[in-house]
Amino acid sequence: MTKLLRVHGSENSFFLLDQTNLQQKMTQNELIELTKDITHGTNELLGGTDGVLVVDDSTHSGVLGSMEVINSDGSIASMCGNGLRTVTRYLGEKYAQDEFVIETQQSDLQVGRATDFAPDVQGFHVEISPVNFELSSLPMNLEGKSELFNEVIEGLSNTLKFSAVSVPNPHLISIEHDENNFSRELLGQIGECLNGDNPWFKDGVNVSFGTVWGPHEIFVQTFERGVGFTNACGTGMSAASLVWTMMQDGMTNFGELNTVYNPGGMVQTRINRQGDGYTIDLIGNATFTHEIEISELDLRQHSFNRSKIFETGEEDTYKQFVDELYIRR
Ligand SMILES: N[C@H](CCC[C@H](N)C(=O)O)C(=O)O
Repeated sequence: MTKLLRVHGSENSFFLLDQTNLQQKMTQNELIELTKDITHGTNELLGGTDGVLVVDDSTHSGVLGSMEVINSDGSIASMCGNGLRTVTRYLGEKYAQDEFVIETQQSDLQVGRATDFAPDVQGFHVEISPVNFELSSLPMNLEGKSELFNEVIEGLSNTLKFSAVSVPNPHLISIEHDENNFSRELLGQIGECLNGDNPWFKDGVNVSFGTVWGPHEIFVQTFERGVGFTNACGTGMSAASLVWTMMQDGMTNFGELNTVYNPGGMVQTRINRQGDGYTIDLIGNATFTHEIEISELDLRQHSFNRSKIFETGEEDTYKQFVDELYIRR
């Protein structure tokens, strides 16, 4: 028997699979096919999720484990901020450690425990990096330009200004102080366009609208590459906080803690200048909603009718935390 977890960060949900619990590890193709099937396919499990997080050992010295991110469409992502917090909780509990390093596709990142947000809503911090504004790092094709910061993209929108950054997954960010300039419909149209056949992003891009609500407060909604709309995108909220801070509007600054609201709740971010670059601290919940006990054979066959599913009860406490969040605000 083995175990899957259903987890979320700000209601950006995933199934977490620890390869080290398997007698025989699943291949990349098996993992991709499993992901497409159980997140939104014929064997959609528990209403589906936004992707699968694959945990494994790491061969890197001083690293507790590794995380791979598979979007619900089966595409591989180089980073997942909300997912990394849930893997931090999982590995921290597995090895009884509070501060450690996790290997991700492009870098080994510092992670650990943070102050709890509420009783039974544990807090975790993760490093989001490397940060790169070179368009080739996304990749983005924009005639003759190597960077895009707070500018109109001809042919995409005549009014909205965008910034492009990889953290290291690709993000296109628009920051406004007047929420009337944004709509979910417009975000969806731009997200669909840039994740279909388009002249700018051949591999797609995560698109986020950030509305500044006040000093150190911003609301971020994201249309994710490989998924579509999600309740929250950890790297999207991190990238939006970075662009917002660099705009120097007087509402936030480097080294200062921001509260980032999203449709699934809230996280905190802090933008750090490091030499001539940046790192981002992302702090938020890591909620485990269900444990799924299943045989390895059934897992490989995507067959869940013999699996045992246990609710942890954490979802109720998380929802209470979110309700109180908006009351407090
Ligand atoms: N869809 C993203 C990966 C998941 C990122 C998001 N869920 C997060 O929390 O950062 C991509 O393809 O780059």
